[in-house]
Amino acid sequence: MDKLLSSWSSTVESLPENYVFPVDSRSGDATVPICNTLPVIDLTTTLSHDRQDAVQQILEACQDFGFFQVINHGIDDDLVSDTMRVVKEFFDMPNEDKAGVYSEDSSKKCRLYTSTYDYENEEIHLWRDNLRHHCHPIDDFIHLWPEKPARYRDVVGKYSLEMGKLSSRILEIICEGLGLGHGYFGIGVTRAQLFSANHYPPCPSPSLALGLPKHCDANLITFLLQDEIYGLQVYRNGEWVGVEPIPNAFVVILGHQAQVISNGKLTSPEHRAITNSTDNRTSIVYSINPMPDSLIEPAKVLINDSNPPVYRAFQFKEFLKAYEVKKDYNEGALVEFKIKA
Ligand SMILES: O=C(O)CCC(=O)C(=O)O
Ligand SMILES: [Fe+2]
Repeated sequence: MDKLLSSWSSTVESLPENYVFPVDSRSGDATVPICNTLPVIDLTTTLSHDRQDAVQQILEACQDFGFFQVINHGIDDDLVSDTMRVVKEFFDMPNEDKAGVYSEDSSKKCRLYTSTYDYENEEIHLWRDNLRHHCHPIDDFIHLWPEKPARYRDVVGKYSLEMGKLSSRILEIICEGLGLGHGYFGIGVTRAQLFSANHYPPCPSPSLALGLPKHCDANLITFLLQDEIYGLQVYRNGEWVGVEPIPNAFVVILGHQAQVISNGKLTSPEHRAITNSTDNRTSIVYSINPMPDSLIEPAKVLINDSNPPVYRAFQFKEFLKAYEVKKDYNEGALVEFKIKA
């Protein structure tokens, strides 16, 4: 547990050397402005006669950006803020209360750890602690979740159920936009659902360190809840742009699998989390993943003579292997699955 940032980060005045990123990948001194022209989609329109409008807006955001924020998504604001609160309470607890879920074994279905799954072998550590656990179906996993704070299982359980439903709703809209059949993103690509909470404590040298370096998500789709502290950046047209924290909104980020299934029609954006020197920042990711044996391939209805398949079929576990050895976690992981023209 000594490795956890929360055990020692407030006691150091300078950044340890093994947290310093190379010049070209660190966040640097230049301030990245928060961009308020990134897509924000009001989901109330999907329930009304404007549904086609919303389908179009979401499709365009998925094609042009690979991400968007959703507001008025139907999940109760109190549940959303309560979930953020209970997660912050978890990270604020003394070490002895967190010890039950701390583990250095990356195969554990619920664990608290620091940096990445490969702390021992990585050259540079990330400035984050992470609590992650499976959450679907809840009854298979809830007994593994933190027992403290006492409300944790109840609140995160309710949140996970709601996020499962919201993810189906949004995936259905994306299906509709792409012209895939109803329910195309079925159980095979959505069964493994993960709750992952990132805790980024204040950092003595934010310009040298990173909470998470540039990466694309390996999954199908991510629903990210940020607190009010800015830290998420997206790489767009060759530069970093800051994503505005909007209270109770979710940042929806397409993962590599959405890019493959859509045969490259949708994009999976590179993004990262920076740190700051004054505030704790917490983000909560609800991640939708295929099962390890699921077959991933471009949807047949999107393939024709003028749109040949861009990627070959593969099992998700095969992709994860390639993703894990690619240390920069970006577009590179997909290269070996591309069909050469
Ligand atoms: O903390 C954030 O804003 C980004 C988190 C993220 O990208 C991830 O967990 O994959
Ligand atoms: Fe991510």
